[in-house]
Order: sequence, then C-alpha cells, then structure tokens
Amino acid sequence: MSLPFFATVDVLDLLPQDWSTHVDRVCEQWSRRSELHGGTSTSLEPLGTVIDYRLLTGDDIAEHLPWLFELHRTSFHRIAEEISGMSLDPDNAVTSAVNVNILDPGGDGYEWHLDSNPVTALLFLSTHTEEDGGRLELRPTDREPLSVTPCAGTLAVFDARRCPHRVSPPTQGLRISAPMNYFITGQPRHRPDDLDAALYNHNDRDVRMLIG
Ligand SMILES: O=C(O)CCC(=O)C(=O)O
Ligand SMILES: [Fe+2]
Repeated sequence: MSLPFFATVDVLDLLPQDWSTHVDRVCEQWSRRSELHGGTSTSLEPLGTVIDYRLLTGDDIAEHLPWLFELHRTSFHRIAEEISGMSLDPDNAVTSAVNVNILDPGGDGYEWHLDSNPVTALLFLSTHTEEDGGRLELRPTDREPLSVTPCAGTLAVFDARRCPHRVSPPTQGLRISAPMNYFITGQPRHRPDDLDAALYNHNDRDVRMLIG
C-alpha cells in the first residue's frame, strides 16, 4: 500500500468556458442517491458502515457532459501517462470509466477504500477551504498521510489501487469531483464482481464497451 506517484495539475484551461454551470445543471437534474457499504471487496470500512452520496455514472456523463467523457480519453489520458510514467489505456466500460461524485454537506462522505484500477485521475469540480471538510485523504504506508483541499480545475493523479483513500465529510458547500479510471497497457484488468453492484446499486454488470 505504497504511493509511487501522486501529482496535481491545473487543467482549468482544458475545460469548456461554461463548465461550472453545465456541471451544476447536470448534477441537479441527473444525479442519483447511492450508498457505500462497508464490507464490499474494495471498501476498508467495517461491515455495517453506510455512507451516503450522489453520483453520475459514465452513461450519464457520456450523454450529458460529453466534454468530460472525451477529456478522460484524450488530454487527461496523456497527463495520467506522463505522471505515472506508464503506458495506460482508458477504462472502456462506459459506466465506470468516468463518474461524478456529489457530496452534500452535513452527512455525505466517501468511504476509505482502494480502487480496483491501478491509476486514477481525479478532477476536482468544486473549490473548498480547509475548514469546509471534503478533503481527499490518502494514507500511503511508506510516507506521511496526504490531505488535499479540493480546488476546481485541478486534476490529481495517483495509484489508488495500492493507497487507501477517502473523502472527509464536507461541512459546507456541495463537493463535486470526477474520478476517472486507467489501466496499465498489456496488464490484465481485474474488476471485482461485486463492485458495480456496490457502486451503482444494480446487479447487471455493465455491458456497454467502447472500442479500443
Ligand atoms: O470523489 C473523490 O474525491 C474520491 C472518490 C474516489 O476515490 C472514487 O470514486 O474512487
Ligand atoms: Fe477511489
């Protein structure tokens, strides 16, 4: 559970001019409530833990925020390769490739967990102060814990499969972020069987795949 790379990059100039109103509108209209449960294969929370949040799946994003879906496959892909120093492939399962997490203050959070994909790029879509909560917290075993205050337009790239991470519950302001999955070229991909059901609260594994 080490952290071989972690970097943040300002990507504001890659977002469309009206990104903020567009994201707000789509979150308002299309997000659904979900729950994270301790005890699932990637969770590090004790059994019985239930954490609320809202999300947009990749299907919602491909349809309503197509520029974000596209950035995952183009500019953000290149940035993730530069930072990780590896040849990567974007996740081509539509539902999980890009998500948007929406945490309402006063109750929502995101559990301690590991991702199943080796490289995660996380785009912050809201800005917070240190007092607002909603911090991305990482606990690598081989260095000091990291705690990142979200700043809209910043992309964080890290090895989320080996480094436990969570979002501390926001106390003020809607916290919005977009996690994006990448895999190492040529290495087998493993997605635990219960993960889609755990994240999207449905049991039918996603079958929409993009070519390439
Ligand atoms: O929303 C965040 O800041 C982190 C979420 C996360 O780690 C994930 O969706 O896997
Ligand atoms: Fe994660």
